[in-house]
Amino acid sequence: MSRIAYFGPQGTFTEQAARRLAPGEELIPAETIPAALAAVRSGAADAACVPIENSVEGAVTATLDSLSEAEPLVAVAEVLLPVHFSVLTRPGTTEIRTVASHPHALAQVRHWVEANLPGAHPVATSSTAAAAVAVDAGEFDAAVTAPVAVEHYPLEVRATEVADVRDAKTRFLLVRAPGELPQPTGADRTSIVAAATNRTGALAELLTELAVRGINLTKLDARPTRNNFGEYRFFIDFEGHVAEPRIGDALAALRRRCRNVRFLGSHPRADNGTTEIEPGAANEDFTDAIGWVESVRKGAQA
Ligand SMILES: O=C(O)C(=O)Cc1ccccc1
Repeated sequence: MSRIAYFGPQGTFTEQAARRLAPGEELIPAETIPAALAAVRSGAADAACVPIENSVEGAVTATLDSLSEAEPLVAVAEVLLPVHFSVLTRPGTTEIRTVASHPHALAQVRHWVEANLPGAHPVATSSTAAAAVAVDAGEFDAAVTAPVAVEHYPLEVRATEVADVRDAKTRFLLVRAPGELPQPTGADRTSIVAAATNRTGALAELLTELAVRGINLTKLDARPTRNNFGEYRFFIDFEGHVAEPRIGDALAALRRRCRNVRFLGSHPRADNGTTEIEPGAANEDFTDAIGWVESVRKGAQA
C-alpha cells in the first residue's frame, strides 16, 4: 500500500481529493501544504495530494512556492472537485461573532457571511478542517468547511451548499518524486516553473516559444523569487505531454532561453479539455521536419 500525505487534518477538501486520486491507499494528514510535500521529499510518504488552483480564487500560492523550492517533485495525476461549503458550530451556539476557515474558503463565502451572519468577523485558519478543530476547541464560533468535515468533528450543521459563486471548482494534484511519467493520453497537461532572464521582453519571448509551436496555455502565475525585489518565477501550464515531440521541442527551447526551468510534470487532464493543435504543429509535423533535416544533413534530399 502506498502512503499518501495530504493537506489535512481529516475532513479537508484535499482529503476528499486524495481519496479520489489514490483510492484504498494509506492517507497521512499533514498540517500544511509544504509539510505534505516535505513528507514526499524525505521519503516519509510515497506521494502527496495538494490543492493547486481554484476557479474563484486562482492559484494556491503555498503549493506553487513549495513546488519551486527544495528537491524537485512532479505531478502525476489531477482531480477537479466541486467546492461548496458547510457552516458548522458547536451544538447550542446562539451568537456567531467569528467565522473561521482557510482563506480560499472565506473568499468564496464572503457575501453569504455578510448577508446571513452580519457583523461576524472572518478569521483565517490553516485549512477548512483546522477551522472545525478550532471551533470544537471553543476558539471561534463557526467554521466554513467541506461537507464531510461534520463526520469528523462533533459540530452541528448550520448551513449547507454555501457558496457565493455557483459551480466553483478546485483542482488538486498527486505529486511524487521524479520517476516514470504517466503515459500520454492525448488530453494531457504539462507544468513548468521558469525563471526568465531579467531583461526587456524576456517573458514575451518565453511565451512565444510555446505560441510558435501552437501550444495552448491553461494557466500562468507569477510568484516572487523572494531573493531580489521585483524578481519573479513563472508557473506555466499548457496542453500536451513531454513525451510528444512538439512539447519536447518547446521545453528544449525554454531550457535554452531561461535562467532556469523546472519540469513539474505531464499527466492526464481532469477537465475533459481537448488539446488544440494548430496546423503545422502536430507531432507528425515535428517528427517529419526533424527527419527531413536529418536527411538533408546526410545529403539524401534537399
Ligand atoms: O482547507 C481545505 O479543506 C483544503 O483542502 C484547501 C481548500 C480550501 C478551500 C477550497 C478548496 C480547497
